[in-house]
Amino acid sequence: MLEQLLAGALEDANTRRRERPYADVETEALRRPAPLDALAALAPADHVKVIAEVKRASPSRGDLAEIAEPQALAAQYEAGGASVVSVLTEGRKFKGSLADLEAVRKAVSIPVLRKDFIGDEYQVLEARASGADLVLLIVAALPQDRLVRLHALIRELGMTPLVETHSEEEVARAVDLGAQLVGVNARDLSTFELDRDLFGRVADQIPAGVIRVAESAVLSLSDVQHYRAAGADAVLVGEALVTGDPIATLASYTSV
Ligand SMILES: O=P(O)(O)OC[C@@H](O)[C@@H](O)c1c[nH]c2ccccc12
Repeated sequence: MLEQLLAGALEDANTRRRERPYADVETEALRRPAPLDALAALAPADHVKVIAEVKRASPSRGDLAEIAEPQALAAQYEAGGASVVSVLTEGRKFKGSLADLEAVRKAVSIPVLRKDFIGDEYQVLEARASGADLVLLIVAALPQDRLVRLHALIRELGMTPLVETHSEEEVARAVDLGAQLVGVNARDLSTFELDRDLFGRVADQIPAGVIRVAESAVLSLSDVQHYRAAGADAVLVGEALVTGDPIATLASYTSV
């Protein structure tokens, strides 16, 4: 499944590239005002930080919410106390787009993450050209040499890579990369199985000074408390926010 998602995302990027060549997107990316400092926004604090996700659907959960105006939802996230907004830009299974990212970027003053299946440089430039401050890199989807290259490019453009892992081996690869922001996804992107205890098993492997993010299946206050107790500096939340009351949910989560 992960391979298919990546292949689909790369195919869609190639289609866009025919309309908007690499050099044009690069020029646009370099013309943007500097990215916001995501590491500062997510720095460890006396409460857990929340990365709030704009998410319409997923292959494991199906349709979640219509979200006709992602910018309005993102503005609620910011008002509710989110530290970062994550925007799913994958179109096939998650029903997102780069237009969503651009609309959100205009509506909030906190950092914005491009959440997608990133496999080449063009997608990274697109992220910056659309105003992203952070870009997701999924360790399981990429060989280490490509991960190293994309991680470096994201940083050269002033953005922050969020390096997503789902095992001890993948955490080791993220640490090797010098990642400063490491996510542990409870969901296996190949089988969609959930393991909420994975974060607690690998958290100690992430060096001090690196920001630790627990991702997926945060559906209640007790899930947030569970991850906080295991050492999470931040949690990444989609479903609970798009299907519930985002302001009230954020108020409760950010009090942990
Ligand atoms: O809706 P949830 O269970 O709160 O999950 C959010 C987020 O962690 C999930 O959307 C996600 C984590 N890693 C990903 C990689 C690609 C697409 C989506 C994801």
